[in-house]
Amino acid sequence: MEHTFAMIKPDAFENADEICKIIEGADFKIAEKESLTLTPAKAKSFYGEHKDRAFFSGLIEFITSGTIVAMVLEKENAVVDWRSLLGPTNSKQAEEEAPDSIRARYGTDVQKNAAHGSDSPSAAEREIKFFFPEFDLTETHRTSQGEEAKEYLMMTVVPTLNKALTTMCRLSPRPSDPLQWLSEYISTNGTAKSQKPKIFFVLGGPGAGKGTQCDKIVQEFDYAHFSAGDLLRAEVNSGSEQGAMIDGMIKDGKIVAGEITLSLLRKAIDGTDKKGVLIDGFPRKLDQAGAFESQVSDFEFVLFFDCPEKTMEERLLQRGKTSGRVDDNAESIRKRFKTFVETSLPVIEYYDAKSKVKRIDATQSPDEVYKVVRENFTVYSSSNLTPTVTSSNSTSSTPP
Ligand SMILES: Nc1ncnc2c1ncn2[C@@H]1O[C@H](COP(=O)(O)OP(=O)(O)O)[C@@H](O)[C@H]1O
Ligand SMILES: Nc1ccn([C@@H]2O[C@H](COP(=O)(O)OP(=O)(O)O)[C@@H](O)[C@H]2O)c(=O)n1
Repeated sequence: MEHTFAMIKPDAFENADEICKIIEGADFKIAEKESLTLTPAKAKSFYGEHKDRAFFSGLIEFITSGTIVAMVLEKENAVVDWRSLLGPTNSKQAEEEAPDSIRARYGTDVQKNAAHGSDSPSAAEREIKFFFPEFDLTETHRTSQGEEAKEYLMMTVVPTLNKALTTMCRLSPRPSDPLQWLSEYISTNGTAKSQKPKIFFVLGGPGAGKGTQCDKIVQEFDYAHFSAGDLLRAEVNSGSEQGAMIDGMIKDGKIVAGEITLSLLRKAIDGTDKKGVLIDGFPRKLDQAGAFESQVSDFEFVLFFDCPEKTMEERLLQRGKTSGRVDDNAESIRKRFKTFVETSLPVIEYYDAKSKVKRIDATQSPDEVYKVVRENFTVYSSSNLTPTVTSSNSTSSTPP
């Protein structure tokens, strides 16, 4: 329940009973009421904030010219509702705009305007204390604390909760344990933006040199590097139930279901305290792109290594001599290229259309390629990883 201060001025004193009936008829409780005549000193103190205004002396003369009624009104939203019942300050304007208002009915002009009401909760508190120093404002404080708490929640957790609930409801299928999903979402997205690592996607065909360049970035910038392929291979080696299925998909160059890769990546990202994270070889399918952004994090840009198949094939066959990978052989390589063109290139096109792609010519030597790559990261200040330069350079971000 809120309280406000009301005053029936000398020009409307003869209508005071009628005005009080209107007040009570509008669901206000009159918690305190006192008729009195203000001394000039008390009037000057009450209207102190207007002391330098031209109308001040006229106002003091008017307000001390007869009896006034000072009241404390009680109601939900008392301050605003009482102002609304009063109508515009100038009774002439009130007659035009709010003919039923108290000022329209009982006032004459801007000075003789029948009644006064506090214009804010803090003014109400000050004015009530002025006329009724003993009045207990605990209830009003409780209300304003409630308002403050509401505002605090609106400014802090409500936006994140809204986003989380909207995201959750859009998922198909929806999580079987919504509260657990929500808690994971909040632990990933709910902290201050500055504490979350910046995410960089690193994409390119098989053998384009993603891993090689990521190693160099990690060395210079101290980022974390998570390769989707490595995480999947680790899952195979762990002997988990889904490991055998993943092994078969890798041999065939097929893309493993996004939920599996996404949950491995999420776990890896959650476990890092680095300020920058390179996600290598993900998203490799359009639905993975959307899922990552809605469920894990937004990202800075896609570093795309552009390399002809012939070059990639030579590199992979060379790598296959020592890598021990089940897919670095001619037959698997052919399948991987096909998957890349049909399934992964559309991801690049999708991000290109959003101007998120930094395209790198990956045919040069590793060191030459890195000279261009590193320029995309030096613009992030080392302290907070906020880009300090926003324009892209022509060698690294030209659209196809
Ligand atoms: N710019 C390059 N020039 C020549 N060989 C490269 C270059 N970048 C990487 N390689 C070699 O090619 C193979 C594939 O590189 P890698 O970084 O593993 O590719 P990806 O992670 O894209 O599959 C590796 O044997 C690597 O040493
Ligand atoms: N997002 C991803 C990344 C890799 N993979 C699988 O892991 C294999 C190896 O990926 P990788 O990134 O280690 O290797 P490259 O093919 O890039 O050389 C792919 O051919 C896919 O079978 C996947 O299914 N989904």
